[in-house]
Amino acid sequence: MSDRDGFIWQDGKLVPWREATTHVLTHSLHYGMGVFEGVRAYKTERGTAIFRLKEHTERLFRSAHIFQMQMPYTAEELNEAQKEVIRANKLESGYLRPLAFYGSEKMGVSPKGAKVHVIIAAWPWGAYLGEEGMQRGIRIKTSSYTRHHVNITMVRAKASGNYMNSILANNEATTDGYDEALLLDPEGYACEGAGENLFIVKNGKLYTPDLTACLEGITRATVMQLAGELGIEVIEKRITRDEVYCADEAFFTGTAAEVTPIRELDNRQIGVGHRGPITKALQEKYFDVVYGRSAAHADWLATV
Ligand SMILES: Cc1[nH+]cc(COP(=O)(O)O)c(CN[C@@H](CCC(=O)O)C(=O)O)c1O
Repeated sequence: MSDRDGFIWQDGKLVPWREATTHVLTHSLHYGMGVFEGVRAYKTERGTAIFRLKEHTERLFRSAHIFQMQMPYTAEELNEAQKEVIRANKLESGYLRPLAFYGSEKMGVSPKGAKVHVIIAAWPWGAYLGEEGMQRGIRIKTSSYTRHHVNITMVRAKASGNYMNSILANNEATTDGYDEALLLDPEGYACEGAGENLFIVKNGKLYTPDLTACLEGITRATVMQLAGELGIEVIEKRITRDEVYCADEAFFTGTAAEVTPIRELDNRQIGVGHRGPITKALQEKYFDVVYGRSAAHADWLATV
């Protein structure tokens, strides 16, 4: 990812991609306290637009607040910077990665005295879990690793260090031939994927785990609202892994994953074994919204 043309916004300035570096004694590199976002820009009929930029930046600031990281820029400055990065890299669509991290000004567990740095990169990123998966559905496996307990780390924050748990889970699942992992919460209920929120469909109703231990997904919130607009009842509840086995449909949501159908969990076929009708309807409505084909949510699109 480091050897490519383009520009990265680093601490207030656009720098050539290859020159956007940091010292090996960067505090966050050693101790894992950084906060980040994943945001997508789409090519809409009215030009390139960033989807729910405001909500993503608000979450970035919430994550920093939770970890007492003093952000050196305002939300508005970072919103504008994200648009600038898309323009500078001439991207019609792409994936944005804002990251705030502690620099190399200080070593030792305490980051007190280290400076908070901010970078924003963007690159083209297609179907996160594969094009085939978007139609046919993916195969997932319940992880042997448990999702964070809410007082072991801060699950409301999208924090770099939290992703060691996701890496372990995703690595285990993909090594065993699956497309992604499903993590259970500390009490054994289905929680979320390594990088996605979970939904299941049963008897025409949509269910998703409550937010106790999972990331407060922006795509999750979007899909819940779109489902309501389609007249589909949405229920947040504790979901057991065998409720997923017996679901009529299941899918993951995420900025990168978008709406990805799940056809199998732990070698149990889910429903008819491919993308179900409600998943298809929600996927189509989601793409209508992000590509600007739906006037209903034009306010969710920040033109670049
Ligand atoms: C653990 C987790 N749960 C849920 C979500 C969905 O959140 P949202 O994007 O707000 O709907 C994500 C985003 N995962 C990001 C990281 C992907 C990556 O590999 O990096 C993403 O989708 O951008 C998670 O990382």
